[in-house]
Amino acid sequence: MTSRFIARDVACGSATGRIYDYGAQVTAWQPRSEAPVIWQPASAPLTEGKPIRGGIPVCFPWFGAGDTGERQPFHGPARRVRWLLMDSFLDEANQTHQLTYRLTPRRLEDPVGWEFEALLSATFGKQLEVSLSVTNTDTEPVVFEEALHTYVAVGDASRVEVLGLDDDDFIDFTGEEPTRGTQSLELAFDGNEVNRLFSSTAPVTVEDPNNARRIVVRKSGSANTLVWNPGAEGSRTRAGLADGDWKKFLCIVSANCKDDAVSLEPGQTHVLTQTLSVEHL
Ligand SMILES: O=P(O)(O)OC[C@H]1O[C@H](O)[C@H](O)[C@@H](O)[C@@H]1O
Repeated sequence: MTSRFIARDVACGSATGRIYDYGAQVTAWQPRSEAPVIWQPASAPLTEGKPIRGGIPVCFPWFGAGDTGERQPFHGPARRVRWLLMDSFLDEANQTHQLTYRLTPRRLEDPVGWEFEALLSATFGKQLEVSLSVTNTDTEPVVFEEALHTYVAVGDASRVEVLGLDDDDFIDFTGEEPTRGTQSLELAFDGNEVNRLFSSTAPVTVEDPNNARRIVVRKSGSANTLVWNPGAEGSRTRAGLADGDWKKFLCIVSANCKDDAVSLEPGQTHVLTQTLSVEHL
């Protein structure tokens, strides 16, 4: 049987990559002469109705369990349905390949209560730029959450440093109740879960000595950065992860959620853009 999980493979001179119609989810990006920058499990089962593990899941129109704390499915339905491929453009002069997807509520199984048009465009090249543009096509104002939940591949998470979040306010979700604080120490990836939502619009740098490189995540239209690593226990118990996987990635998530959810009047559009680049140490 032909798989209904259609993967679009990209090769544009400066990089290779892959994006699935399902979730409009980037699962690979590898600039020429670089090790993969986006992490995906070695064997990633693709299951109808379930999110794809790894890559860049698109969380929309809510993040986690949303504003009520009870919304299902977790991180919203957008990562569990096929988006419509609108355009695929190979720019040979600039060695980039851009794919654009569209999602409207009629592709969702359950109504979300408002009308929207979401466009996800991924431009593969020396950099990877992913942009989520949401227009309120409803007649009423709306408030929604969104995130590009990027799995950054690293040589050994316990040795990486995440820079750019010092002095930022955060909400930490690793305890039974969320706790608030201000970042003063370095984040440690020591096998315990890291799950911290920062108020930040700044770039984040992941210094990865094992791969002798730093990965820089820049963004616009995003008020929050969440850093997530499942830790040893989470690696063993979570769908799509295997024992020890926690050392191979950490998620740098460009988001607008909680107090920073997006409000749009009818006809208004909001754009969240995340750009990844690689520098050598
Ligand atoms: O396993 P998933 O549904 O993809 O969620 C993975 C993680 O996403 C975010 O980072 C949340 O803050 C975490 O609480 C959650 O565990």
